[in-house]
Amino acid sequence: MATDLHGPVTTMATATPDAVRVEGLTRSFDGRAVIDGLELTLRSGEFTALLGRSGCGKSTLLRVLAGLDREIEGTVLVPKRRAVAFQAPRLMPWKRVWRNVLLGLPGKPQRAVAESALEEVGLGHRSGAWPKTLSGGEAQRASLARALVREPDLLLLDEPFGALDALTRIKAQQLVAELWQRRGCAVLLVTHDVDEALLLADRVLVMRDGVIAHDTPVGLDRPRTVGAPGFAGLRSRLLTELGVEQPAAPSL
Ligand SMILES: Nc1ncnc2c1ncn2[C@@H]1O[C@H](COP(=O)(O)OP(=O)(O)OP(=O)(O)O)[C@@H](O)[C@H]1O
Repeated sequence: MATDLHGPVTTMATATPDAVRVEGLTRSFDGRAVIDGLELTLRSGEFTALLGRSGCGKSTLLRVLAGLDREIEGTVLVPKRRAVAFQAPRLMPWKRVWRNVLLGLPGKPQRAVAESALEEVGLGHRSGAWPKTLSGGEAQRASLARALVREPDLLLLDEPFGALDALTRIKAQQLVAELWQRRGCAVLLVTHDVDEALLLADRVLVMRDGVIAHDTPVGLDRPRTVGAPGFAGLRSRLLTELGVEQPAAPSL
């Protein structure tokens, strides 16, 4: 296994069956390994959800995959085209929405590029608005548009719906499902919500003790509902893997 102390996150050609390959990844803070020899493969075009108790290292892993944290040991192979959206939309208040969408893109991209991505998330009419005039759900959609203009092969989502009210959250989940199906990129979604993971993902990972402790395929038909056959069983299994005690089923 190649070890690359403080090494770069390596990007790879995208025409491979795997969107991400991680081997022996370790990330320590103050001498404590938060990620500890983690192994992970994400296949191209696959939607994966990542669950785990608060503080187990989910965001740290996402930041490594995004290339935002390079103080690592181990090997990380990711596609060059990748984008990340966080729980807080992180829009620059002094730039109009369309300029926020283009922020950091190389060259001199035209406003039309931003507007096409904004149309895709249903926000074309707010292109010229200031961020402070957007609702929470609109700001999150602008953040998604900013990720989409990068035409990512890997979309990293860190609790993107965490701050939204229940109805807006459902709409945002549906939007992400549609975008994923249309774009065909690999998605890694960090969430605390077991139902959200099961509604969206092909595969649900549970992180514990610095590694991927469980890897559960979700073979349910789409579109999914929480009442679908098999949903409750998977939920119960994931909750058990997360260490959540559940009441025993009433005896008949
Ligand atoms: N820059 C940093 N400096 C020191 N410790 C850090 C740093 N970033 C993360 N940590 C620590 O690493 C651990 C994992 O943090 P991380 O944010 O990855 O967890 P998480 O699973 O995403 O948590 P949550 O679900 O609450 O968002 C925590 O104990 C956190 O305090």
